[in-house]
Order: sequence, then structure tokens, then C-alpha cells
Amino acid sequence: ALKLRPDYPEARENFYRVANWLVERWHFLMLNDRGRNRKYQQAIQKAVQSGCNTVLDIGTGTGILGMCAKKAGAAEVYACELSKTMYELACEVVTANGMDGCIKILHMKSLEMEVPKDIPHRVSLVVTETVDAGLFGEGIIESLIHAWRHLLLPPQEQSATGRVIPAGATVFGMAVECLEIRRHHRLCVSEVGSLSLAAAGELRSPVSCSSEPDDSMEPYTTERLSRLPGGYKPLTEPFTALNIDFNNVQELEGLSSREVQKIHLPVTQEGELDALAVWFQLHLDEESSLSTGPQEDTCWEQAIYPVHSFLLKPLDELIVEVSCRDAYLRLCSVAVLRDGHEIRLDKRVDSQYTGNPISNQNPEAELCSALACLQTNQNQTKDFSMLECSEMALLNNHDYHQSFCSALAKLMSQLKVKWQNQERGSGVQSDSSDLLYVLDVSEGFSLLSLIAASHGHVKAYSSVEKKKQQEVLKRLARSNNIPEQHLEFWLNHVDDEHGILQRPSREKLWSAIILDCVETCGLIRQKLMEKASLARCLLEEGGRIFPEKIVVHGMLVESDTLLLESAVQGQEPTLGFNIAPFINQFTVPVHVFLDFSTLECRHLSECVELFVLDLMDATANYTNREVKVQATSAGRITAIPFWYHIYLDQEISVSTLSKNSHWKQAAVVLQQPLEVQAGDWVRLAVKLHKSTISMSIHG
Ligand SMILES: CCc1ccncc1CNCCCCSC[C@H]1O[C@@H](n2ccc3c(N)ncnc32)[C@H](O)[C@@H]1O
Repeated sequence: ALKLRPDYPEARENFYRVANWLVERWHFLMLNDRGRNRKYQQAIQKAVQSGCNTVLDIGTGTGILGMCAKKAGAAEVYACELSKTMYELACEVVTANGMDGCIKILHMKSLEMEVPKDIPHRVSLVVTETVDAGLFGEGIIESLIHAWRHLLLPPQEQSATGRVIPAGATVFGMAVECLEIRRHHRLCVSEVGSLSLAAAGELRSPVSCSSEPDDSMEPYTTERLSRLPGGYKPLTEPFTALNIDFNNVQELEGLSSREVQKIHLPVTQEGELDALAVWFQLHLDEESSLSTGPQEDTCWEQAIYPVHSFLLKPLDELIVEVSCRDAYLRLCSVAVLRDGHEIRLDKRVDSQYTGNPISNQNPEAELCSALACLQTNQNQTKDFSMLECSEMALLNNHDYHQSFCSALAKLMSQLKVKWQNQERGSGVQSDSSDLLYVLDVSEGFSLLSLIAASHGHVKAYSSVEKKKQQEVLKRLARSNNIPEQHLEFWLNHVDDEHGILQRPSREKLWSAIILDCVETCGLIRQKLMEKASLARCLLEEGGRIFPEKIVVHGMLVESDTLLLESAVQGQEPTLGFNIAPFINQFTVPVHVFLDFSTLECRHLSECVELFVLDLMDATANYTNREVKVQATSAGRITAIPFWYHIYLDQEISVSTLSKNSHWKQAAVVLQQPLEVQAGDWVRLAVKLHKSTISMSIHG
């Protein structure tokens, strides 16, 4: 559709959503990494010059490594790529670089390839970079075992034996304290919005690396440690977790049956153990290697294994187990050696509140928390509830819940006063059971319905869907003395907003409706304005929507990092091959999941108000706005990061840029940077179409 009518906004928005999905963002990072490209090129040249004449590029992506092999003089070059989009793109790239006649590209997974069906004979060299931050996440081990068995010249041939680039890898690990990781993976607070969380039971993020593989969990997550807000504190020296030789097929085949390795790590700094960080060195050949370590200025993320919280002291020894039972590299911290005796970490319930004593709470909550621990101790493997990382970070966001608690309290008391006035006026005595009705349609796990119900005389409806999570809410209602009948789970089987947004009952309207406005990635939720207008019709006199207003703020920045993550910058980084125009078709103008607080960039203006969305008064809204912004210093404007101040009422607002925010930010990345001098004025044209914000800049 875009090719047919490039200006058609619907197609454009849809394409941007699809593009993010079709082509992973790391393609841009990888292709802009000239150091990486050169090292691969040199290793390939050396191998071809030393006799590797037939080459197979596994996971060719844009085709760059296959083209290196051809240019280095290899007689036959084959490439395979499992993603259809990348396969088609590689064909275009190879043709554009005049090599379509001499590189055969297959749209298939290497594991399906056979000799002579797909390639005429076994090859002397396999090149590949099918690795992720945890090294094995793209299946490189399985791919290489298959390649050694079916596609590579077997090692026993005296003459030319097959080889793999990279030749092997060394995996490193390190124990770290990191608040940003902790608040995304475990509960760190004992109460939110005047609710005690003692009875919540064990809450876990999807990332948990128990030694027995459990496919409902991911073994690790990924983070750029050098860019995490608040940074991290190493608690041990880096240790070697694993060495693997990709040219030794016995070693590759033996990997999954290697016995679990126990590593003793002397603690070098006192601190809270939050995670094991893992990275690796990719040995391309004997001389050159690539590293994904946090200390390098590498663009790659590290693999993060959140582990049981535990306060480590300098003389402790942390015992870590390393295994690769299934295809994944698994690390877990199993025990701490202190004064000669072993404290098991993996058997105990994770101490939910690290460092925050459950103080000054009512005795029954104390009893509940003791019971909860007792309960989880017995069958700790079963009764835990899973929260997404963003839901865990939201739960830990104390200010967010406090703001809602205050704003809801204000509304509830206003409405109760209104009733009393009406009663006095009409003389009709409404029975005290008359309740205010609050609907919380937040996405995912939300406690806002409970916070509303805790104000008394409120019947709250929650759209939490998952049974386990509903159990958590019911437990919290009980332990916070909220009457069972004041909490209901609402119509969560219907998916369209018309279904969820209905009157609470025939004669009743809502006193408050809580909407979810901003996605974790930093974009406005789809159909927000439609939902808001529907919700407004369902409010009783004086009722409110939360939030009532969203103000978009932003600023002009110069950031090479954002450019490198959003488009390939010319031909030079890609070894002179013409690749950029092809992969840049998948550039999207808005970059999401950005940590603006740690982005390397130069601020070229103050923060400015870009747009206002009024959810209580549709007539106050516009679809585009021109904003004049003054450059405060000279530079090249390459991006406009933006975030939101979410107004719960006239006075109370939460910012999506605040320190404990569970939200990330977004940024418009300009394809043509704009040079400015200090004092220059630029005009920003800001548009909102179907909840999608777009911006263009004019000198
Ligand atoms: C310093 C390297 C680094 C370190 C840490 N983080 C990231 C990186 C950068 N590497 C990222 C590549 C990761 C994606 S793999 C690249 C392309 O290969 C394709 N594929 C994957 C397996 C496979 C197969 N068996 N047969 C055919 N095709 C295959 C994928 O569809 C993808 O397009």
C-alpha cells in the first residue's frame, strides 16, 4: 500500500507498526558497526586466501558477509536466511551490488539444507553471526552441529577441512547490584496507595532461571548495562562461565550434556545481589574477536539473569551454577558461603521486601504476610503469580499509586458532598449503602480498582483478566479490609472497548473511569480518544475520567546513538557495499522503548510543551499544532524525544519521565538532521492522527 500511495496515512501508520516487527532494530546497529564489519571482512579474507574456496553464510540478513566472501575471491558463495523479509532484501542487495549471478541465496533455515539438494557439495567455510546477547539464543549450536554433519567438509579430510567463522566464543559473567533490574523483576515495596501488599503472595517476573528448564519462563532478559538508569555496581570480578570451540563438533555435541559447573566467586564489594550479567567474546579466528561486554563501547546488550535478592558481604563467596541443558545458557546463583557455612539461595522464598521492613502495619496484615510466607514456603514452586516486567515496575512505582490515591480521594469526597447537598435539597434520604462506582480499564495488572475501593462507599470494577492475578487482588482486598462485595471483575471477556465500557447496571452510571493512556514503549495507546469519548457518556453528573488530560513534552537533541539505531548511515560503515537504501526502507520515524534519562545526546533546546490531549472535553482537542522552539546551543538536530505529563486532575499529575516510571520514552528521529546555531528558532509541526504522534521540523 505504501509503495502505491506513499502519503496514505493509514498505510503509513500500519507500515511503521509492521516494520518494527518485520525487521529487528539491531540490523541498523549491526550494519553501522564498522568495527564489527571490518573484523568479519578480514577474517573472511584470511580464510579465503588460505584456501577456503566454497562458502556458506548462515543467517545472511542483508547479505553483507556473503558479499565479503565473494569479494575476497571465493569461487562459490551460498547464503541462507529464514526470514522472508530479510531473504527478499538480501536478494535486492546482492543484485544492487552486481553479485546476483555469483551468490546463491536460499530462503530457508540452515537445518533444512542438504547436499546436493540445496548446495552441490560440502563447503570449506561457514560464516555466521546467528547470536543474541545470551550467545545461543538464535540456535547457533544446533545450526553448527547440523552444518558439521551435512554441509561442511568433514574434519577428517587431510586436504581441505571445513572451518567456521567465528571459530569460537568465551562467555563471561559478573554479579551485579542494580536497582533498575530489581524493580523490574521483584516486588520492592510493602505498600502502595495506602494498600498493604503483605498478602500479595509471591510475585515473579517471566525471567527466572531455575535449573530445571521451564518453558513458561525466559532464562534471561537483555539490557544495555552501560545505559541503565542509575547504573550498576559489580559485586564480583568478571568470571569465565564457558568456552566453546565452534570448530570442534564433538565439543558442540557434548555441550548440552556437559555437567553443571559450580563456580565460586569472591564478593569484591558489599551490595544487594540483583542479577548475573553475561556477555561474550566472539573469536572470529585466532587473531581477532568481537566483544559484547558492558565495559566496551560496544553497541550490544548483555544477557541479564535476575537472581534471588541477597545482601552480599565482602568475605562472602557466591556460588553460581552454569549449565546449557537445553539450547540456552543457564546461570543461577545457588548459594552464599559465609564463615564456612552455606546459605542456600535457590530453596528459600525470595525475600519479597529487600531492605524495606514491613513496619507499622496492622497486626492482621503482619499475620497475613507470615501466612503468605508460610504458604509459599510449602509449595513455593506453584502458587506464585507472574507479572510482566513492566507490571512489576509499575507495582513498584510508589508515586504513581500515591497520585491516583489522592486524586481518587478528592473525587470521592466531592461526589459524597454533592450527594449530601442533593439529599438536603430533595429531602430524599439515600440509604448509606448508596455507592460510588469506579471502573478501572487499565491494561494488565492494576491495583487502581482496589485503591479506589479502599476509600469506602465505593464499588470498584477491575478489568484484570488473569485468574491468578484476580486471586492476588482478592487476597489484598481481604487483608486491607475491603469488603469482598466492593470488588468485581468486569466484562473482561469482551475485547472491544464498547464491551468493557458499559453502564455498571441499568440505573447506574460511573463515578470514575480509569483509562490506560500510554503504552510502556512510550506511545499513546491506540483508540484512546475514542475510548475517552465513549467513557464520558457513561459518567454520572460530576463523574470524572482518569486521567483528564495528557500534555506531551519534548526537546530538540543531537544524538548519533539514535541515528545509529534507526538507519544505516551511508555506505562507508557497510564496507562500501550499497546496503543502506534497502534496509532503510524499514526505518520508522518514531523510536520507542528509549531510556531518555541515559541517552547519550546533546540537549539543543529546553523542554517544550508539544501537544495537549483533553480527555474530558473533546471540543478542546485539535489534530495538529505548530510549536516554535528556540535552539539553546549550536548543533545538528537529529531527534525529538518526547514524554507525557498525565494529569489525574487539575493539580495532580504523573510524568512518564519520572525516576521510578515504568514507562520508557519515544523519540522522533529526523532522517535529515537540521543544523542550527544558538538562538535559532525552528518550527515543529506536531500531528496527532489515530493516537499516533508525528512531527516534522522546519528551519
Ligand atoms: C556481536 C553480535 C551480537 C551480539 C549480541 N547481540 C546481537 C549481535 C548482533 N547479531 C545479531 C544477529 C541476530 C540475528 S541472526 C541474523 C539473521 O540470521 C537469521 N537466522 C538465524 C538462524 C538461522 C538459521 N539457522 N538459518 C538461516 N537463517 C537464520 C535471522 O533471521 C537473522 O536475520
